[in-house]
Amino acid sequence: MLPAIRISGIHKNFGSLHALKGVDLEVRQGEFFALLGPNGAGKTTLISILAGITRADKGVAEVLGHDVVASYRESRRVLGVVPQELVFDPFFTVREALKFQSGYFGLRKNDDWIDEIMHHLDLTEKANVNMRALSGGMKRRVLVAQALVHKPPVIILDEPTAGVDVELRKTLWQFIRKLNQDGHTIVLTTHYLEEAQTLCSRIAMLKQGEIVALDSTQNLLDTITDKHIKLKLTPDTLPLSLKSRMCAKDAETYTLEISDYAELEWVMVQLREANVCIGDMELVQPDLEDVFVKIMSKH
Ligand SMILES: Nc1ncnc2c1ncn2[C@@H]1O[C@H](COP(=O)(O)OP(=O)(O)OP(=O)(O)O)[C@@H](O)[C@H]1O
Repeated sequence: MLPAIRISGIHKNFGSLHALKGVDLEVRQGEFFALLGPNGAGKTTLISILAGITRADKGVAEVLGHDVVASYRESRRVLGVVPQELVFDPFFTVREALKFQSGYFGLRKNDDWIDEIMHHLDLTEKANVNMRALSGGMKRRVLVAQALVHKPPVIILDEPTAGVDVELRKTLWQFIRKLNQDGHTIVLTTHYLEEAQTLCSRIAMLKQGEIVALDSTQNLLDTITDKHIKLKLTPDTLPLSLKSRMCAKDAETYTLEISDYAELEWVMVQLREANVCIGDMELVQPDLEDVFVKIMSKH
């Protein structure tokens, strides 16, 4: 089966800045994939290259086998991109904006689909409202709707939940999940790592224009072997012998790092010998944020 996205040896320079340094990446059809990285890592540049907005200096990028330069129209037709920036025409109503976007793809009789998208994104009531009168969150919903008017099999969302309230996040993810279940490939960039952990089955991490990790979400989580325990102590003092294990302290909770659960027994002994009692204890499962911090600090 053709990959949904194939990126091979992509380089991009902005003047003296080498923003993408030979990126190779394949996203399979039907995947829910996350592209993560700190600010300035090159995520948006990579997406712009796929969308044909930016030209790579070197390398190949394809969407469902269509080269984004040589077969621009075909590649654009199978791709829907939700951009990070809120760009919109203030003179259109929501429905007009969606109809205009449909026209761009040569679609005329897709009102049923437009109604369905607006329904799923809770936009129906705003259909005849002018774009300039919408709140930021509402405009973001329209951007998502615009990316979907031509039912693209591959959908890229560049930080779709930045500055968005909890309610919209829920609505949005429900809809995107449904699209994924219906067979659409989803690629997502986000700084909300818990969203990527819950939604995505595979993750690539980009740092300074290079892929520094690429694996299934579970394999990435499994790379964190150290365990964390949170302790509330009475009196509120950590014995000296445990100080080297402390990795965080907030209010009256100490977070300690242990290499395996057998070490818990040793921690108990240290507390008993110092006459310190446990008020509360919690085992903390590693999450994607731990993985992200570890990978980014390594490279
Ligand atoms: N048009 C441009 N001209 C000059 N430099 C640019 C341009 N676009 C991006 N850059 C630079 O390229 C690098 C990668 O930027 P990019 O926007 O792709 O990062 P990002 O991973 O999407 O970041 P963020 O998470 O902040 O959105 C940054 O150093 C950025 O300043």
